[in-house]
Amino acid sequence: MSKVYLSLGTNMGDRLENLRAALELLDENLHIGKVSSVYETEPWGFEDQDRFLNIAASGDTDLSPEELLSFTQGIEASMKRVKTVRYGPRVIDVDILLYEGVKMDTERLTIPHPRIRERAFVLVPLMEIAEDDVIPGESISALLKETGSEGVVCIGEAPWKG
Ligand SMILES: Nc1ncnc2c1ncn2[C@@H]1O[C@H](COP(=O)(O)OP(=O)(O)OP(=O)(O)O)[C@@H](O)[C@H]1O
Ligand SMILES: Nc1nc2c(c(=O)[nH]1)N=C(CO)CN2
Repeated sequence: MSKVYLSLGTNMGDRLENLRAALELLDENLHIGKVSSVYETEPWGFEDQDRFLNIAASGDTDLSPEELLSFTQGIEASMKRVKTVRYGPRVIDVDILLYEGVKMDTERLTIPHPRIRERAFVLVPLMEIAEDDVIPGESISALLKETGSEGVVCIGEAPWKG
């Protein structure tokens, strides 16, 4: 089993339900461990869209990195994610942030996620469930000093964790 960290985001429809449903589907192949609080976040990369809800989650998996990507993309497809403009609105987005012991950069898959260092909407939830040095060669708190964390607001514990 390998430890992985994911970022989930949604800004269309019933956002909380989208996150809950995605986690339930992920649990089939990823033994979900920790799940962060839910954060309401200003859109990054394409500003003319609704605010997102974001969480980070950890899990253990026997899937290879490529199998895990196919699995997460299958979940996005099953939740009727429709591609719009880059960084645009979506029902659900599941990004693979980290995969234990893996550093790779292929056409399909880059791990650690290539934009993990510049996204407070990823770093703030991740910091809640992981060690500060979880990103190889980086400190989450130091990265957040660069990105700032304005526009990332905790709205509470995931309601389904009750
Ligand atoms: N670590 C990763 N996690 C998820 N997808 C990845 C990763 N590395 C590369 N990709 C590739 O990124 C492609 C685009 O993914 P997607 O359409 O979700 O981009 P996006 O979410 O809009 O932007 P971003 O990747 O910056 O979050 C996917 O088809 C996938 O092959
Ligand atoms: N706040 C926020 N902004 C985004 C998000 C996201 O999950 N949250 N996902 C994106 C797709 O890469 C682009 N922009």
